[in-house]
Amino acid sequence: MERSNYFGRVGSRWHSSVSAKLLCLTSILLLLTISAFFWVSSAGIDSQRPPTFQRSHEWEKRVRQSCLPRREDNPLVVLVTGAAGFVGSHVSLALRKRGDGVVGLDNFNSYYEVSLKRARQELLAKHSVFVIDGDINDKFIIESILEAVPITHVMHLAAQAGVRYAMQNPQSYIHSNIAGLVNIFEVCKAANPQPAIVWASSSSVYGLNTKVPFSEADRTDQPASLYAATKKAGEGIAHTYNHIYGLSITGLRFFTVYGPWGRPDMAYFSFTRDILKGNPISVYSGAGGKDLARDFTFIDDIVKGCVASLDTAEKSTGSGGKKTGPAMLRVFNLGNTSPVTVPTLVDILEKHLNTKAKRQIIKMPRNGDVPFTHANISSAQAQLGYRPTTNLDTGLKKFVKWYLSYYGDNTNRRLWVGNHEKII
Ligand SMILES: O=C(O)[C@H]1O[C@H](OP(=O)(O)OP(=O)(O)OC[C@H]2O[C@@H](n3ccc(=O)[nH]c3=O)[C@H](O)[C@@H]2O)[C@H](O)[C@@H](O)[C@H]1O
Repeated sequence: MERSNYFGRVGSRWHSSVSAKLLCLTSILLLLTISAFFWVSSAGIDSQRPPTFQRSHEWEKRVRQSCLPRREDNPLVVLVTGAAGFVGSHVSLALRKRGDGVVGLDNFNSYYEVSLKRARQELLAKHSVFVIDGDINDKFIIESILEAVPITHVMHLAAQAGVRYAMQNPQSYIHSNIAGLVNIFEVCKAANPQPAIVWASSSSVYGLNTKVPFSEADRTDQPASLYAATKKAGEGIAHTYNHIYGLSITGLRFFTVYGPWGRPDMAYFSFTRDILKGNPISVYSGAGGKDLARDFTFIDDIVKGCVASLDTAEKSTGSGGKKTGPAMLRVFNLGNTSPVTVPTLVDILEKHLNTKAKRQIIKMPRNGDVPFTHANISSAQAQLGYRPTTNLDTGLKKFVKWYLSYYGDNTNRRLWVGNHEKII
């Protein structure tokens, strides 16, 4: 009796301790699953990265081939992040065409049409540039690239772009523009040798600055959007990694870049689409009905600025995470120096599309926009030899030509592009 009571007591204690452990384990598992879910979906944008990245011999071979230079006079070997993006694809192509080694990285997220990113990837593949599906937050992939090939420079262009979207999905800006940037710096700082880094900041860091034209020495402590705030934070983070670890870092403040293979979320692109469809377009106006203006900068000029930044970047001075001397830290405006109003942008589009826009003039919403931008480019001129040569009329003519060849003249047409039929 006592024995059975004893076993009964032990049994029930055993049962309650097992149940407690099970409960604890289940809660931990549940918590892990929930955190994993939030981690994966925190950016709120689908990334089409394959879930299991294999660092196979085949993968390494493709990376090495892509990075094989085709010139002998000090070729660069560049990792371009955001290579399937607008600026990234153009820069990758320009580097490859002059004989540098290039490998790309892109997470192919769904912020805008993924098919356009895949088409850019195809274009790069035709020029022997391998674009890896991967996120800049994935340390293992970036370390694997740096271990597979002697990367001399990182052209870091992967970012969550767009000023107004930051109100809808703030986390995606933190994920890419802060956490992703830190991850790139972390891997580069630990590499031996450390690559030099050139990365995309933004004209939006000038925020509510009223002193024109904007020069690098002007205040940048009044960002008007979370996008701008993350780029400004990135500049601070760059300073830290340069100061502590000796990374050579160049930040480029791009001014509203436009052109062929551009970003569909930008005004010139969405206006073109809507004008051709016969849809109304919203043209924002500023305080007192004043037109908004941007220092629209053509992609070819931006590419020249990026390549010149890579060419003039000094080597990082650290080694395996330890700084051995002061390293280069630069910030440049890359703009066009001639702002154009948004209504004038629409006039030019109407001319090249030969179609009248249905304009709806509305007061600029409180969405992070700034009334105007205007770059002072004297620093970039002096140190990079940067001289923009394309005005908005010429640049938009080239954009419209590309747009019509890629999409056709309205969104319901089928069209042949290269070897592929696209349903538009
Ligand atoms: O230089 C930058 O740092 C940024 O440039 C770009 O931002 P923005 O200069 O805001 O370009 P973009 O959206 O084309 O709007 C252009 C104009 O059209 C106006 N605009 C816009 C939309 C609309 O429906 N109506 C309208 O009038 C609008 O008010 C604005 O006046 C990049 O997107 C950004 O990622 C970042 O790189």
